[in-house]
Amino acid sequence: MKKRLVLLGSTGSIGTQALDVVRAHSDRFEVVALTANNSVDLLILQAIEFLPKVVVIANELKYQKVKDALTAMPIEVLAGEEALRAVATMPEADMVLTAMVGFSGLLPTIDAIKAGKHIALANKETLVVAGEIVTELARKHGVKLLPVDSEHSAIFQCLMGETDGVEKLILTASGGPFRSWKAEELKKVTRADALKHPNWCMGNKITIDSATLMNKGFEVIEARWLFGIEADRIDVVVHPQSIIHSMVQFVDGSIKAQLGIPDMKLPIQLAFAYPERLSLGSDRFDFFACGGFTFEKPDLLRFPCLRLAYEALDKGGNSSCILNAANEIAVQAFLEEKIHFLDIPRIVEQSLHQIEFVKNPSIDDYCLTDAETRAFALTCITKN
Ligand SMILES: NC(=O)C1=CN([C@@H]2O[C@H](COP(=O)(O)OP(=O)(O)OC[C@H]3O[C@@H](n4cnc5c(N)ncnc54)[C@H](OP(=O)(O)O)[C@@H]3O)[C@@H](O)[C@H]2O)C=CC1
Ligand SMILES: CC(=O)[C@@H](O)[C@H](O)COP(=O)(O)O
Ligand SMILES: [Mn+2]
Repeated sequence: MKKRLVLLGSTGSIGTQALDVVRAHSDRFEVVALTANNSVDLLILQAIEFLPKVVVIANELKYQKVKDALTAMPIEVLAGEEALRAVATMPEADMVLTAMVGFSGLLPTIDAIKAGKHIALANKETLVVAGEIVTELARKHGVKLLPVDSEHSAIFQCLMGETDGVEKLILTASGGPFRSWKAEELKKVTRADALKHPNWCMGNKITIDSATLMNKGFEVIEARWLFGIEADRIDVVVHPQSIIHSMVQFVDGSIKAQLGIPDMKLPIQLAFAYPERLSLGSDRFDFFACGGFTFEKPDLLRFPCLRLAYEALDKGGNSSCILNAANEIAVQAFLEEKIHFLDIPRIVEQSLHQIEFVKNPSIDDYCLTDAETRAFALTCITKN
């Protein structure tokens, strides 16, 4: 029987690559729901090709265009946030891919877990904001949280077969486009510079997060909750080639690594097919052509976002939620060229100081913290 998938965020970088995987393994997977925020034309094309039971366009203003285009098809068309949450729990689904961006992924993921759906987790912000609650919910409902993020998939693969005796996790980081830029030069970063990731082609938000190293900070938090390892046993090593996707060091000093050319289809299809491995027709890594691997320490002075993420994780409570919300607002403002690159960590740090600390937040508390932080971070932008 085919595995039935809900793809939340099917029009994005992860979503479209997930559909490549489905296309390549149509004997194994079928799509029962597709969702997008605004990308109407692509959503319609995807619906016509994959014939899901339901499509959801989150932006209700765009509903009619999708409805009109699919009127002759046996596809239900829905709109809005509630509809998006509803498809995350649909009885016809076995697994939900969370490929929406930012805080918007949190509530649908929680709904899906409560409905017993296995999760292919791309939306790392879910665990950044509420990792403790979400992983506990998954445990309680017997739901698998299968990592799609390349580093976490690498660690997951290193732990396939043995999970005991882990000394530490070693997350690799590309270092982003500004790895070798001097502090002074970072003052002159443009939007276009920051959107040029050296190794990965991804959505705009995560590409900026990679440039500030906030992405790596988020990944430390994500790893802490996914693998149940404290932050002092999660290291970050800059590896500019992005061939080693991450590593696990065991108590006898042995280090396991997962390697391969940068291609998100691998972690996506592993999450879909787990515990099986399926064929993937992309290029293979060539040891003789690669020109060598290098490693560096991350520079927390030039890239304070990584420090801020470690500090937020250490402080606990709603701190990582504040970190995420402030970052979302600051990154959006940077993309709109309203603030400078170096304003991103400044706004995040100011928000962490300003927003009230909540020691044991509920999901409702996280929603409040998210809204309060966004409002505060916006004032930091207008004052700029
Ligand atoms: N891209 C990558 O290689 C990797 C991504 N990730 C994570 O995966 C997630 C997705 O990233 P990526 O694919 O790059 O992002 P994209 O921006 O490319 O795609 C985001 C998707 O989510 C939809 N979306 C965005 N905001 C909302 C919203 N408020 N409500 C409903 N739908 C929404 C978008 O719809 P629309 O097209 O209509 O805007 C789009 O389908 C992120 O959390 C990212 O950190 C993790 C590792 C690697
Ligand atoms: C593909 C993926 O998983 C991204 O999160 C990637 O890791 C970004 O690279 P860096 O954050 O290391 O630049
Ligand atoms: Mn990653």
